[in-house]
Amino acid sequence: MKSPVLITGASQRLGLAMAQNLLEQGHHVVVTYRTHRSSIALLKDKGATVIQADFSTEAAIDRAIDEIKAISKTYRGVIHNASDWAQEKAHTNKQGLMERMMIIHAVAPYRINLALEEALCNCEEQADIIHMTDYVQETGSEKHMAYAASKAALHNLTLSFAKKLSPHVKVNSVAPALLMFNEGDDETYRKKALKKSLLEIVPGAQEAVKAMNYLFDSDYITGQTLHLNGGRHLK
Ligand SMILES: NC(=O)C1=CN([C@@H]2O[C@H](COP(=O)(O)OP(=O)(O)OC[C@H]3O[C@@H](n4cnc5c(N)ncnc54)[C@H](OP(=O)(O)O)[C@@H]3O)[C@@H](O)[C@H]2O)C=CC1
Ligand SMILES: Nc1nc2c(c(=O)[nH]1)N=C([C@H](O)[C@@H](O)CO)CN2
Repeated sequence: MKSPVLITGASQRLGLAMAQNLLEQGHHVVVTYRTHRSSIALLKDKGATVIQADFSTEAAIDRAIDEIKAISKTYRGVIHNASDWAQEKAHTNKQGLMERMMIIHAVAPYRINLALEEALCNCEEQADIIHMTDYVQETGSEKHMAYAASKAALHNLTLSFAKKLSPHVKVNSVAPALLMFNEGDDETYRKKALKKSLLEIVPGAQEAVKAMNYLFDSDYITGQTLHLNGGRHLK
């Protein structure tokens, strides 16, 4: 069996779309999910290996690493997609908020990458790590400060792991801006959000799928950021 690709937080939206696409290409896919949804059963029916994992505690990350390592001695790729887009105004405990953002977006990817270093370097072909960061990794965010800081930390890990795991493993960030709305986004929010980019569209999950495949197919991109932001940085 081919070395698997691990995608974290793949029960919905971008992670689910990337997992489905890799399965359609014939990859062996390992996904983690926190909340069980019908999508997980669908992925399992298509041949994915599924792991329940909440990355908010050290013990849970330990358990997830043990399960991930037990599945295969080699890995073709790891996509750190799991994420909690938390706002400061929704959390009175700011210490807890920063700690939670950092453990999900930085500690878990850091520990999983270190645990899979040998598995990635021993893959029969060049391997990839993709960190799903965010446009705000470079700009910050007034409303999502701890979230933005943790995504900046994740991007910095891209640079460190690109150096540490070369030449056998390529490591890159994918930094989206608005790719998909959330169910609760009202018409006013949607109209305002569309105007934030030059292209004024919300492309959907397939934009992340295209970025993933571009990086997987590349021979010469590492330590980089693929910005998927519709020209927002020029507005
Ligand atoms: N969608 C967009 O427009 C943008 C996305 N991004 C980034 O792209 C990635 C994918 O985005 P999107 O699909 O919208 O992400 P989601 O908001 O749908 O989150 C992805 C998954 O992360 C999981 N998750 C949340 N908290 C935890 C936790 N403590 N432990 C384990 N899993 C957890 C959730 O699992 P469950 O549902 O099973 O509980 C969820 O399904 C994310 O990293 C995001 O930050 C960046 C900018 C824009
Ligand atoms: N985990 C998530 N992170 C982010 C999401 C999301 O839905 N889940 N959404 C965004 C927004 O689209 C933002 O980019 C709009 O400016 C950011 N991060």
